[in-house]
Amino acid sequence: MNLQIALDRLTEEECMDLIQKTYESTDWIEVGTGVIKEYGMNIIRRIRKENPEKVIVADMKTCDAGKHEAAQAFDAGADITTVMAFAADQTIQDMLHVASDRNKRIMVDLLGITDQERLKQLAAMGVDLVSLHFGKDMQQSGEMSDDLFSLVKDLPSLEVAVAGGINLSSLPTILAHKPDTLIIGSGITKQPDPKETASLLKGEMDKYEANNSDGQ
Ligand SMILES: O=C(CO)[C@H](O)[C@H](O)COP(=O)(O)O
Repeated sequence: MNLQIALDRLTEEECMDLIQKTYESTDWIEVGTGVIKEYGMNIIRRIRKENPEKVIVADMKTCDAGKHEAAQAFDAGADITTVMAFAADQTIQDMLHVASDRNKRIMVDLLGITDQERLKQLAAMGVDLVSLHFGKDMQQSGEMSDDLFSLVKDLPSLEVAVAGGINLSSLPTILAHKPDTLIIGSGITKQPDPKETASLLKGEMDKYEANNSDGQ
């Protein structure tokens, strides 16, 4: 189970500082959408250069011009780039082609998707990585519900990430659904001690996995 730190609403130097502080506990580094809007591809290039071993997710949240935006993210050094599930099939297929040509990956962000039919269409297109997403603004008036996970039920070809206000107290509920990747932003980056918090989160994830392994 991967811990993906989401770097959102931060300056470039805060991003670099948080990456270093949480380095040992994180598996994937997400360059958040707002950070990309502020600093462009240059911040992805810098993170790649300074962290050659890490998986970098560019949260481009592409919704059109998929070929171009996927190439932008991969050329800058990202391993994975995101596209919105509501984007046209053509956009998603173009991005899958660009990714496959470079041995990279596309993560499809399910924000706003409520019908499992779209998930079946995505799987049929060859999508293999999706993120269940309870949005930042939705978090102002509620918390992620267990129902979100029903979207990916009985779709074993999909690797599942989950995002949206996850923190130490909500962690056990999320772990019970056995996602492949937990995407955590403010639950680490806005805490008084991000290093310690990331370490506690990763420790709980590892403990859960060890206690719930099927022995394979
Ligand atoms: O994609 C995002 C916002 O659109 C965030 O990266 C994601 O929601 C994780 O951040 P947080 O844990 O603070 O909700």
